[in-house]
Amino acid sequence: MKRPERPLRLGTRGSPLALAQAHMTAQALRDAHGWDQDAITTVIVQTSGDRIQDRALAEIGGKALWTKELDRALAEGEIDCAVHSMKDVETIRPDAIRIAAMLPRADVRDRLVGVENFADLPPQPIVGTSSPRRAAQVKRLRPDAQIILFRGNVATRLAKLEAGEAHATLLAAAGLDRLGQADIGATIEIDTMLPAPSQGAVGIETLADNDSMLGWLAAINHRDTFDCVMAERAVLRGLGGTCHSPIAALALLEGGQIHLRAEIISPEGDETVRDEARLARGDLDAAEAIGRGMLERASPALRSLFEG
Ligand SMILES: NCc1[nH]cc(CCC(=O)O)c1CC(=O)O
Repeated sequence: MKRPERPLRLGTRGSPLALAQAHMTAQALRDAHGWDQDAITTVIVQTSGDRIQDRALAEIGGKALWTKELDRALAEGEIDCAVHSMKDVETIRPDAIRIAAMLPRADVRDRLVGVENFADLPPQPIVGTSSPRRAAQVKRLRPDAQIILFRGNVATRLAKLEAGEAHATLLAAAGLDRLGQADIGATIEIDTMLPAPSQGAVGIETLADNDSMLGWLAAINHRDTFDCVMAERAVLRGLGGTCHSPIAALALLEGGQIHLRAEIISPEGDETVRDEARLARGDLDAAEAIGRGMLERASPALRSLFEG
């Protein structure tokens, strides 16, 4: 494979977690291709998701807030590839953009921060989160909980908790681990809280017609992660889900097959529709059908959260 003629520009958001993930990606590329330090430069692209901190993501335009500016930078040739938390990448991507690689997935679980477990929370506990999935899963476990909006990056949320704004919050183990804060919070098992689709996965996008970049990225793709995350994203497609929608999905490889689990939950946590299946790798139609099937079994009220 030919070497890059100039340093590759790797686009990323500027949050500490995004930067950590961009550095992991750059290191993986240099290791795979024997490139020196100067072969890759990091380009920080400000996103509106990072600028707007006071409203829920769902309210202000959804996941596009994280990707739009990076998409534009790719399209206009300002960067050669973009690094994302796959959890923040919209389900339907523009034709011109390709998810070219994923890094090996980190811990997929959530951590409870503030108390050791849900039973330790006081009556009518205040729990900070801006994720509809986590809010619904908390209400299912603790119907007496009051959910308040917690946005911002990991450090901001921990500071809010420290300031006494809530009794507890939930954060992805992957983010905490990658920020060197593996000691924070109590890990919640997936049977208690099934994680968000794509949680813990880092993906790298490039333009669909950028053959050399596609080739360089193919060398660092972790195929197991790629196939599992693509199956989870297919469930989202089947549901027509957005980040307004309380959806959890997790695919794990078992004996060469994909074991896919998914659930949708009403905001008050009083209705859960779940499904589970074993699929062949790459059978995205079957994964999508899991999403559609859950919708068919949901009450009209729950189903309405997935419309429009
Ligand atoms: N939406 C914010 C976001 N996007 C990715 C992560 C963590 C890393 C990951 O799940 O891959 C987080 C923070 C969190 O959920 O705690």
